Amino acid sequence: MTIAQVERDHRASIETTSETAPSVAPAGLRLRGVEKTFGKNRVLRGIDLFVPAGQFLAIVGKSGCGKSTLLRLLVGLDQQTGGTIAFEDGQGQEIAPNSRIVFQEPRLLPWFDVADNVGVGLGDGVARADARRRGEAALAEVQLSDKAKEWPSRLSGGQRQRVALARALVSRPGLLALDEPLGALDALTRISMQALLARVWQELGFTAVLVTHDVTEAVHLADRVIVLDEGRIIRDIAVPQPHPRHHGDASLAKIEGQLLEAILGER
Ligand SMILES: Nc1ncnc2c1ncn2[C@@H]1O[C@H](COP(=O)(O)OP(=O)(O)OP(=O)(O)O)[C@@H](O)[C@H]1O
Repeated sequence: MTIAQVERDHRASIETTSETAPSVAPAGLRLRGVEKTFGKNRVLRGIDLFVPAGQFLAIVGKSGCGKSTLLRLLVGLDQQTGGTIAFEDGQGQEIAPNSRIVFQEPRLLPWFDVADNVGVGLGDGVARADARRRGEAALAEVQLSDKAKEWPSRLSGGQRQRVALARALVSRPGLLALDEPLGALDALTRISMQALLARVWQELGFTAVLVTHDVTEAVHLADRVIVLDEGRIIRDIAVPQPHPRHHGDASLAKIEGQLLEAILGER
C-alpha cells in the first residue's frame, strides 16, 4: 500500500458530512425510497427507514445484500441514485450531522503515535496541541491512556481498533457508522470490544448503525436489527432487553433464531 492510499483511506474514516460545526446532537435518520445502482446492478431497492436519534441499529444479511453500500450512503461516502436521506435531532428538526465511520481495518497512520492518530479525527483547523489533548481524553474513554505515546505498529489488533474508535469518538459524532468493526478480532477480544461499544454508546448517546455478519453480536449490541435481502428490508426486529446483556441469555437467543431464519429464507 502506498502512502497516498493510506492517507486517502484514513481521510475517509475521519471524513464528516457536516458543513457546519460538529454537532453533539444524536442524529435521527429518515430514508425514503433510497436506491443505489452500480451500472446495471440494482443494489438497494427502495429503502424506507426511520431511525430515531440515539438508537443503536444493526444491519445484517447475506454477503452482497447491500449492507456496506447502505452504510456508506448514511455517512456521505457515496451518493444514492434515488430517494432521499435526511437527518433530524430528537425534536424532529432537520440537522447536518457530524458523522464518523469505523471500518474493519483500523487504518491508522503509521508515522503518528497513538494520541496524534486520535487527534487527527478532529480534522483540520484544530491546533496540534489541542488535538493531542483531546485525543488523550478520547483514549481514556476506550481505556487506552497508557498507549498514548506508542506507535500503532506496536499495538495488538484489538488495541488498534480501540484507537480507531477513539479517533471516531473524539469529535463527538451524532452518527457513528460501524462497518464490521470487530470482524478481524479473535472471539475474546470481540466480546470485550462489544462491551466497550455498548458502554460508550450509552455514555455518549450518539446514534449507532452497525453492519455485521454476526447475529449474536447484533442482538447483543443493538436495540433494533434489520435484515437486508437483495437490497430490501425484509425484517425489522426490536431487541428491548436492557444493557448490560449477557451472552447465553435465552430471550436474546430467541431473537437470534428469528434473524437467522429470515437471513436463510426459512420463513
Ligand atoms: N463501488 C462499487 N462499484 C460497483 N459495485 C459495487 C460497489 N460497491 C458495492 N458494489 C456491489 O454492490 C453489491 C453489494 O455490496 P455490499 O458491499 O454493499 O454488500 P454487503 O452486504 O456489505 O456484503 P458483505 O457482507 O460481503 O460485505 C455487490 O454486488 C457489490 O459488488
